[in-house]
Amino acid sequence: MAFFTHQIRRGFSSSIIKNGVIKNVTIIGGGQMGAGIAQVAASTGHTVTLVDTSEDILKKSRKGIEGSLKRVVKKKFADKPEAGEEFIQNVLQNVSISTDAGASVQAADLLLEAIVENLKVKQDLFALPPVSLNTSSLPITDIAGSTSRLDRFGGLHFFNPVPMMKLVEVVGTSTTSQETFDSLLNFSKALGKTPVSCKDTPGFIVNRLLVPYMMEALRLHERGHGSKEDIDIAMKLGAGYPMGPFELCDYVGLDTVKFIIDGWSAKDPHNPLFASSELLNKLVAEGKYGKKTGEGFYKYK
Ligand SMILES: CCCCCCCCCCCCC[C@H](O)CC(=O)SCCNC(=O)CCNC(=O)[C@H](O)C(C)(C)COP(=O)(O)OP(=O)(O)OC[C@H]1O[C@@H](n2cnc3c(N)ncnc32)[C@H](O)[C@@H]1OP(=O)(O)O
Ligand SMILES: NC(=O)c1ccc[n+]([C@@H]2O[C@H](COP(=O)([O-])OP(=O)(O)OC[C@H]3O[C@@H](n4cnc5c(N)ncnc54)[C@H](O)[C@@H]3O)[C@@H](O)[C@H]2O)c1
Repeated sequence: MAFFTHQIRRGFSSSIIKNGVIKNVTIIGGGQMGAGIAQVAASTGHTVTLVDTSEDILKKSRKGIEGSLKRVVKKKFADKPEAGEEFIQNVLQNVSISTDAGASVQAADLLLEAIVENLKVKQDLFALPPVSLNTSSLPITDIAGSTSRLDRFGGLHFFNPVPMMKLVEVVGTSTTSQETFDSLLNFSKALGKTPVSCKDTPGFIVNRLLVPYMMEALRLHERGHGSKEDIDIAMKLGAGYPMGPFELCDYVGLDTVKFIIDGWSAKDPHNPLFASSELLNKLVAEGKYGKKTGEGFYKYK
């Protein structure tokens, strides 16, 4: 259990607040989560700078945002396609892209991190000035160790797909000031999300409950007690989940899932729940990361 107090903090966005009222947001990491958060922030009138390691990745992020916005306006502006197109252009104008994290931080009220689920990489990033974190499983306090602004540091855990999922877990550490925590709560509400308050404990609320369930599904399948298809159907039709565990893993990204499990296993090596999975390791080694690469547990397209 000691592991858990350290562990489920992974998998969210770490954030640093520079100013109490958040208008300008810099998001580091333009992958699934960073692009989704950028879209929602820009759609709700925030100015966003999206930072990643290459122009190519950032162009892909913008294209992803545009595609997702098209799905949003199809419903929202069903009778007014021109207004829908105008909305898309206005939102895109609120998003600029950059490969220079240091420079992009200067004008930000909130620096929000949504990069790869790797403690060392996240810690290196937080050696920069003020940041918020989007880790799925890392203790935000561990990441915060590399910043000198501990009172302005907290966690925002968004859910995938960000434009559709209403929840944000707002995470305070023992050093997060009340002002910072309130700013993160208010920012989440300004995005149109419903925030819940969490302590910096492993998995916060959702992943503390979700990960053991997902791991049990994997073990059940590895024991030969159910095909992945049947397990997914069972959990959708029997438990009312929108996706089964294998579909959800493909959706999250098997690389991210492996980072989460390996990180937790390193902290609690004797916990059978986090023992490595040959099936998962094989898929990741083959570059089959799920929906984003066209194949994971299932094939896409
Ligand atoms: C088994 C192996 C185990 C291994 C171990 C596991 C380790 C643990 C892993 C933990 C991972 C944690 C990750 C993270 O920290 C926490 C998370 O984020 S967990 C993920 C939470 N998300 C979910 O649970 C998603 C569940 N799925 C859904 O809600 C829906 O399926 C969906 C994604 C919304 C899609 O809905 P569908 O009905 O299936 O499909 P449609 O395509 O018809 O979409 C419906 C509706 O939504 C609109 N839409 C969908 N996506 C977007 C988008 N990106 N942007 C904009 N709009 C979108 C779509 O247009 C439709 O609109 P409509 O037509 O209705 O107007
Ligand atoms: N995928 C999910 O369902 C999900 C849900 C909630 C939280 N999270 C968490 O959000 C974070 C991001 O996950 P994702 O799914 O968006 O991953 P992703 O792989 O889609 O995107 C990560 C992005 O970070 C970029 N990156 C890596 N190192 C960087 C650096 N030093 N500077 C700038 N950019 C860098 C990569 O180029 C990539 O574009 C992870 O911590 C993950 O655990 C993921």
